[in-house]
Amino acid sequence: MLTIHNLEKRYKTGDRALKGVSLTLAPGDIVGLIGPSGAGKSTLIRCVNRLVDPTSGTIKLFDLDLTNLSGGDLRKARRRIGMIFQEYALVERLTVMENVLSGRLGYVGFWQSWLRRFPEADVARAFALLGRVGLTEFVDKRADALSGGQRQRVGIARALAQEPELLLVDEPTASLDPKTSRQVMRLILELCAERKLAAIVNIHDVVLAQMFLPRIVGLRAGEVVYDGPAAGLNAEVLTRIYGEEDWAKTSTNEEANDTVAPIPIASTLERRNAAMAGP
Ligand SMILES: Nc1ncnc2c1ncn2[C@@H]1O[C@H](COP(=O)(O)OP(=O)(O)OP(=O)(O)O)[C@@H](O)[C@H]1O
Repeated sequence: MLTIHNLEKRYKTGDRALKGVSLTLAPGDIVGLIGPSGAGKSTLIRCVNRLVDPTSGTIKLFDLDLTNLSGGDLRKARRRIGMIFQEYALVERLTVMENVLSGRLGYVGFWQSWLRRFPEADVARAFALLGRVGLTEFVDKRADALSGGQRQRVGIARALAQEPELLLVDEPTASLDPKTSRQVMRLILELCAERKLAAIVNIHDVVLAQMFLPRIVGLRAGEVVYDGPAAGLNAEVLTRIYGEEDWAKTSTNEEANDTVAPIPIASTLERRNAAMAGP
């Protein structure tokens, strides 16, 4: 459903952020995008919804070539792609409900959206989504009154209000504590499975990625250096993606290393199942 072929991005500064990236997602595929800072993860995600214009290459959503769209055609195509952001990107002074309804802005006319008059069906959909993400009692609260985890749930509900075919998720847990991070990842995965949604999840936390994401794409210096199962992320592959490091160590304290367990570099189906079943 998403076919990225030979994608190049060179910024005006001369930075070559993407060097011939190719990637294919089938409906329902969920991909964890990992790689060191500056590898091009955000650039790749932003090229897909055209927040960044690629220099060359193609990005196809089913048969639609996203790379050549502009104006109204691009706006229409963007409805099909939901985005979840690290810093939530909510309108702080608006209520939770208004924020979720803003996911419908691509569907309503200018005056309707200016007057914030949304069709009943949109409001009903927003209520249902807020129920699904566990925020029913917060619908009338202002976004700035919520915790980070609750804000991210609003961000998720807003993205789904668009009824997208593809989700782009940009470091969804980077501003959250470890427990909330797991809850948010679990929620995103469950919602994707319920809707057979494909997703690309840009994520820095390799252990969290292994826990939840079945397929991992590793980017390094603008190139795909790994595309395979999370279980294949062994020390050799991690070195290919991030460079030399002792991947078995969990502490900088040499003495402590004798007693601590190695980091779980090889994910198992059991571990993912356990993560999905957790609190
Ligand atoms: N707007 C921009 N103008 C110029 N260069 C940019 C711009 N955005 C990103 N870059 C450069 O492109 C390269 C890839 O950056 P990008 O932000 O996509 O990497 P990343 O993997 O998402 O990094 P991080 O994990 O730190 O967010 C880097 O060299 C970066 O400096």
